[in-house]
Amino acid sequence: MFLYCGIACRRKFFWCYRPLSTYVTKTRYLFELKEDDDACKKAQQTGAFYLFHGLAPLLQTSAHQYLAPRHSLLELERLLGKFGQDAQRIEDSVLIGCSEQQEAWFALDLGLDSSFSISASLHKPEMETELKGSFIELRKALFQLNARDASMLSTAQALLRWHDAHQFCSRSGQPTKKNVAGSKRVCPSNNIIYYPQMVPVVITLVSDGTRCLLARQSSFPKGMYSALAGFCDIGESVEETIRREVAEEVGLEVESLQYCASQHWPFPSGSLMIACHATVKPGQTEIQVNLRELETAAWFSHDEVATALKRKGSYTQQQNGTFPFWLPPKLAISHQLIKEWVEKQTCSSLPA
Ligand SMILES: NC(=O)c1ccc[n+]([C@@H]2O[C@H](COP(=O)([O-])OP(=O)(O)OC[C@H]3O[C@@H](n4cnc5c(N)ncnc54)[C@H](O)[C@@H]3O)[C@@H](O)[C@H]2O)c1
Ligand SMILES: [Mg+2]
Repeated sequence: MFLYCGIACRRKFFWCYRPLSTYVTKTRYLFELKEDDDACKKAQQTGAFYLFHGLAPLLQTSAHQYLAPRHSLLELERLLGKFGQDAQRIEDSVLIGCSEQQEAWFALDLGLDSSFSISASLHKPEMETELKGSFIELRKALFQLNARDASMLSTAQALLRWHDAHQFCSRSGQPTKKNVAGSKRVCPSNNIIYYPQMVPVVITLVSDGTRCLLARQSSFPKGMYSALAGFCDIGESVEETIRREVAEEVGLEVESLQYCASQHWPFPSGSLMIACHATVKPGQTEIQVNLRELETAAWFSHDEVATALKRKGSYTQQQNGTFPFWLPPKLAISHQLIKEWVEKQTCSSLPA
């Protein structure tokens, strides 16, 4: 598809007939599908569907990795027919992306009760046999997926969960209606529009110049430490949340901040993780752990962290009864944040 754009040059405005990049074309196509119900319905005909059951994605195993299979509309209609479900159920699906060739991708949960089927949760084992896969909790599978599938399934799960939780208007109590793409829900009685939301969360790696501060919650797997995380309170800036969370959790005052990266995180119900580095004054490093939030927190040297980054997650208890110190896996933004700190420390310690 060729689209053309107007470009302003220094002296005059003229039309420049250059084809848009694949990325821009894809983005505009997705925008159209979100805005135009008929276009989105048409895209379902040639699209592909990721399947879920009770928010657990359908996965197949291949060489110690999970793969997320996609199904065509025809395959999906056949499956629903076989299990006595109305094909109208496909109207519950949500748009989650598209390929560079503009094959639209959707996600559908076969296990959540819907207006088109109230006995949807039946037949799970039979469906798994038919689909040659298993519906596996995303929390268990996330780290054994490739980056693309992990990102698609995280988006899909967060969107499906949001729709499931926003079936009714919080003002009128009437059922809300989703658009075909699932980018919004509208209350027909008062026209209030509800848009899917993410909760902002900061994740901060505090350093005193030579060491970094890592912490554990009792719910973490044994031996795993991570950077400090916390939900933004209403009305706060990212800088204010970081300052408050570090003070609340470990009793330290942050001196400076540097943005690192961000990531959508599907837990607990769809967060935008904003990762930053922070420093404290060298003389002010005494940790006072808030035990209502954390099990423990400690300073770690560059070498300790660099060694732990190479270690794969291990729950195996050592002979002395402790668990080896390890860090979150690559896919988690905390891993990226910690890795960046290690690399920066390595560079700054190289001779000039
Ligand atoms: N992707 C990563 O690398 C990574 C690493 C660490 C933590 N995390 C995520 O960060 C999130 C926040 O970390 P935390 O648990 O330390 O937060 P936190 O320190 O703010 O403490 C959690 C508490 O905050 C309260 N809270 C306030 N607003 C909330 C909201 N919108 N939703 C839920 N609870 C809310 C609750 O009382 C909850 O028990 C976790 O859910 C975790 O999944 C992600
Ligand atoms: Mg926290």
